[in-house]
Amino acid sequence: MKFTKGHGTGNDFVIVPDPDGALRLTPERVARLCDRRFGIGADGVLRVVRAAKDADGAAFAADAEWFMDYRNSDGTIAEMCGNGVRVFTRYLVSSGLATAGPEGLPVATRAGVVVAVLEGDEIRVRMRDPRVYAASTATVGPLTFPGVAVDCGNPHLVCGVHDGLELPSLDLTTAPGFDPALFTQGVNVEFTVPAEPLDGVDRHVAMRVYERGSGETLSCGSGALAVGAVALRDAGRTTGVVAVDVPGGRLMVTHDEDGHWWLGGPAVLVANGEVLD
Ligand SMILES: N[C@@H](CCC[C@H](N)C(=O)O)C(=O)O
Repeated sequence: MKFTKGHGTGNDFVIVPDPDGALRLTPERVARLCDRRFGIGADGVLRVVRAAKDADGAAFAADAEWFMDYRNSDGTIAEMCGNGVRVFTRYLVSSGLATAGPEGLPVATRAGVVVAVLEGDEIRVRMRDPRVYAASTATVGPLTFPGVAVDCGNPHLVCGVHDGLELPSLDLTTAPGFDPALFTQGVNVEFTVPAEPLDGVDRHVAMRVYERGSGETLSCGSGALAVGAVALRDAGRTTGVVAVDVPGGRLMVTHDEDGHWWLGGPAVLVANGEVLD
């Protein structure tokens, strides 16, 4: 099995081309590929398959040729991966499987079709609109953090870190506690603090994330989108740009005048290889 390794702000993926949907990708196989000691190592797997050739992708085949079949490193399936879409697009274009014109390249995901636009080293994706919908809390050890639930196609809980606590001081080696009645399918939990004002953006925040199915990662695109949506809401703004600093770099979230939500940042391919088992 051929693979490519890539990342978006340190959120890393094993990319597996399977254009005609011939591959049997079991949860065990995904977990083995993502194992950083016994496999290649990654936060998740991106299976590159024609939408028409995949059971979940087929519904979108009229609008997008390619379907991003995303799996978390524990083998579970997720509806959306914002960094994944950006790296997936980089792979499609670099490998010659697709071209992206100025109007962008549609990519099908389990959360619907998104549109990716190439801008040099960066890829911007017009994402599904985030929906901020409920108050909740997360716990980290003895600490409780008030937060806001955000649906980005996949579930997020955005928590502000207050009371003089520093973001790096949080122990995210184990999963934060959350309300299972609200998040029946689990949740990705983002912790945020305001960052220094930055030229050219309306809000600047820093975030760490504990991802459902993958643990703490260096970045989460859909998480940054959720954080950006909450930051603009809290600022009383209907449009604007939010810079979201993650441990692996910086993502930009924009809500534009046309009502579209964009996620931008670098998307990098680092290696090609072949899996031997
Ligand atoms: N890292 C991703 C999100 C991947 C899916 C997530 N762990 C989930 O289970 O919902 C991103 O960049 O959005």
